[in-house]
Amino acid sequence: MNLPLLRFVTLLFLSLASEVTSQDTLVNLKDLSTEFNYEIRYATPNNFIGETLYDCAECLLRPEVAEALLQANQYFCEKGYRIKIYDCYRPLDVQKKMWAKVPRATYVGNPYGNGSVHNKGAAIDITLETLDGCYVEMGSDYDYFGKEAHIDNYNFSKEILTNRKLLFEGMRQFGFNTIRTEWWHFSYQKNWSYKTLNTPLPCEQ
Ligand SMILES: C[C@@H](N)C(=O)N[C@H](C)C(=O)O
Ligand SMILES: [Zn+2]
Repeated sequence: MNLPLLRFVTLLFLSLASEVTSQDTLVNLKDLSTEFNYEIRYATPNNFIGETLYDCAECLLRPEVAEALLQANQYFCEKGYRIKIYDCYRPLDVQKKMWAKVPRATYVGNPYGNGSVHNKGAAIDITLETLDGCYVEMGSDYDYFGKEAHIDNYNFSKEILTNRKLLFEGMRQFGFNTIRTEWWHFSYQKNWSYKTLNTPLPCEQ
């Protein structure tokens, strides 16, 4: 092989290799900010499965998703609120356990179909709380799979509708989409090129 061609092939290989590596890279939100609160329910038995699904309570995300979330949190902080995190990256095997319990694509992404945007490190389940840690009512508990969780259900008090509006408008401004059936779920819009992952959460032994 002549030298320019060899150089071209090497560069092509290196750029493809770095693309594959960067596709898999997730960052830990705690390394980027101390301004969030956390209640990672799947790291406890207090969730809709009733079992601990994660070995540790960490929030991992694609770097650009974490950056957008930091900006959203800043927006909420300026209004007297902060984001409380329920879930971030979720390994595909955990998605399969969820699907086995609730095989309804309106509430759990089908791991045998497109999967969940959580499996790409590009979705989060969140709520708001006040900066001094007070509860903000959203009309249902997290992972309540029923019409009280639907975002097109307006049969709530003015206070709840105002809280939801604040959450949805803030998140949409920073590149997140809502889904109709879960007020707590937000998918980063530009996730189409991200890979579905099954790497376990990085927990110290
Ligand atoms: C299971 C629930 N917290 C959730 O995230 N549902 C969406 C639809 C998902 O699995 O992607
Ligand atoms: Zn979700």
